[in-house]
Amino acid sequence: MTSSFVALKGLDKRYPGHHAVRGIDLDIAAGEFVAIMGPSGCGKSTTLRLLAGLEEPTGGSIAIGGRDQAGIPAHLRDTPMVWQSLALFPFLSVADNVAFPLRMKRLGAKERRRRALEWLDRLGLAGMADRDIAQLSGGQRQRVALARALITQPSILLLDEPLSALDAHLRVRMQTELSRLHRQLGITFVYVTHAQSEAFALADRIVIMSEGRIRQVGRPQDVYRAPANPFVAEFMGMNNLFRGVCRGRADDMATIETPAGHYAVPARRPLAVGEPAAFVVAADRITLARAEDGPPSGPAVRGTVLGLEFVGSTQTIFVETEGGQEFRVQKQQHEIEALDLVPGRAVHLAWEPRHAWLLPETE
Ligand SMILES: Nc1ncnc2c1ncn2[C@@H]1O[C@H](COP(=O)(O)OP(=O)(O)OP(=O)(O)O)[C@@H](O)[C@H]1O
Repeated sequence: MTSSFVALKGLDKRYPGHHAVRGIDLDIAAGEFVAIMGPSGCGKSTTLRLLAGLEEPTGGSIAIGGRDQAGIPAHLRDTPMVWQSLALFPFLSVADNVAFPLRMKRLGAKERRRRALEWLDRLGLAGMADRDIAQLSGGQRQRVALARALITQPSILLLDEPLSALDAHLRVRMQTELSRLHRQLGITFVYVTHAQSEAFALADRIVIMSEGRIRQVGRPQDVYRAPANPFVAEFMGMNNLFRGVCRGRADDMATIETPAGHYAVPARRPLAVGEPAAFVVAADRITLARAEDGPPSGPAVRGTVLGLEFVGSTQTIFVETEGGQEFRVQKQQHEIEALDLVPGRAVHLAWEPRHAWLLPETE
């Protein structure tokens, strides 16, 4: 069991007319990098704002380092936050922006300046101390915001979509920077993001929220390969979801009847005949063959290519089955070259039964 540095217990937030966070429990270890993801409006930012003390919970508790945070105002917490709009002061120099939190702590001007220069240096902004904020690029401003958040040497840093205003190239560079900072400082990062790629690149664990609730917490690869429920499976994308009813059990396999056919699925949890069941097959686990070459061995579905989407060297192929279900298949360009896939072509989709993942929850 990980010892928890941040402990949310039954944390709840109701706004007039909206229940934004619905009794969530979450433990975060010291030094962990946790990313919170979920669709727009699911309560990610509210959770972060509750941690920062910018919102009061309407129920439950937050403890950080064993200390209950109830009643501690934001400026007295050890929880600085960096967000997309940065909230830098345009009328202060770069160094004064960075040193601002120390002024709040009543440190002398000399010491404030010394520490601000040190942090600017650490973040690759040496020599920019006396510039105006307006003279900086987006990436440089982001570093100023990080330096300002870190200058008080907090034990936790909260980040709300910090990179979403940056262009793609800069975003990747700042990701590397954040990862390096996290390693060097050894402090806890809680990071809210829409971008799966950021969460996967950075986080030790991912928290997936929907409608104010946590739907799954796990390492990125586990959430990706072993989603807990249909919501997470679809949110992660690139999963083909089947819903049906268990019609048979033998050894460690279950037979699931779905609108697309009957399929054998490893029964990784107790599942009785007649019980509803859902499983996924990841898009990159499916093989494709031309229909004229005959059905492959193992579970297979016949369908028609609807379209193709290129992402670098990877292609996503959309296939509609005769039963009207849409499949996604993900392949490397070189794997499918010989198939000459064009919209309208009849294909067989197949997968190994062991790659079907029975979802622990059906809703
Ligand atoms: N001050 C408020 N008063 C009323 N409702 C609010 C308030 N702040 C947030 N909400 C609502 O609470 C819900 C959760 O908001 P939150 O900002 O936490 O979502 P989010 O998951 O961060 O979304 P996004 O990804 O769009 O930023 C939303 O439906 C939002 O409209």
